[in-house]
Amino acid sequence: MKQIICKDLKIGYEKKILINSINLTISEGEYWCITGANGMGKTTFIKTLLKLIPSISGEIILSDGLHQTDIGYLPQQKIHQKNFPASVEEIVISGNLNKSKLRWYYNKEEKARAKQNILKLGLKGLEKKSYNTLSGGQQQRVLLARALCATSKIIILDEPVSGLDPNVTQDMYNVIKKLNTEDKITIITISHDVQLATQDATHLLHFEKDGKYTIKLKGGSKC
Ligand SMILES: Nc1ncnc2c1ncn2[C@@H]1O[C@H](COP(=O)(O)OP(=O)(O)OP(=O)(O)O)[C@@H](O)[C@H]1O
Repeated sequence: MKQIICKDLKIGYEKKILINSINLTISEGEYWCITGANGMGKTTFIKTLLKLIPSISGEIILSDGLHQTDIGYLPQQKIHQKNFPASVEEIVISGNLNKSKLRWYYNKEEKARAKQNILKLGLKGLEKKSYNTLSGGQQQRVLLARALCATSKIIILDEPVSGLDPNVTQDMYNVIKKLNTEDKITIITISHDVQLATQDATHLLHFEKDGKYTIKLKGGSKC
C-alpha cells in the first residue's frame, strides 16, 4: 500500500535549492535509509516530508487515508535536550499529545499504549527515572517509545545512532529492524554509516552534489 508519494519535489531554503525533482513512492512496510555527505539535504528532506518546512515546489501526497499525524518523528538529539528533566514515563506518554490535544488528561488507551511501548523498547523498571540520568542508548529508546505512542504506521528517524558506541548502535538498529519486520512499521532513517544502516534497509536513497540523488533497492539494483 502506497503511503508517501513525492512528485517533482524540489527541496531547500530561500534561494538555495538542495535537491531537484525528487520522484519516489514509499510504501507500507518499507525501510528507507537516506545517506549522503554533510550538508546534502538529508535533514531538509525529512523536515519537508514532516511539513516542518515548506518545499520549494512539487508535491507530497499522503496516500490511502494516511494523515500527517500518522508519521512519528525521532529528531536528532541536541546536547541540551539530553538534559531534559522529565521522567521516562512522562516523555513516552507525551507521544499521545497530538491525538489528545483537546484534552488535558491521558485516557486509558493512551496510558496502556505508553506502558506497552515502554515494555517493547526494554525500558521496564526505568519508568520513574529522570531522562537526563539515562545513557545515550536508553534515551534513544525512550524517544522511540514516544514516537510509537504517536503512530504505528511510519517513523522517521534523524541519525538515531549518532553518538552511541558500536554495541549500543547495533542494538538500536536491531530495535528499528524489529519494528519494521514484526510490527510492519515503515521506517525512514538518515544514517552516516552506510554499511550498518543498509544491512536492514529495503531502499537506499543517496543524496549527491548538484541536486541529484540515486535510489538503490536491497540487493543492489537501481531504480
Ligand atoms: N533553516 C535553514 N535556512 C537556510 N539554510 C539551511 C537551514 N537549515 C539548513 N540549511 C542549509 O541547508 C543545507 C543542507 O542542510 P541539511 O541539514 O539538510 O543537511 P544534511 O545532509 O542533513 O547534513 P548533515 O549530514 O550534516 O546533518 C546546509 O548547507 C545547511 O547549512
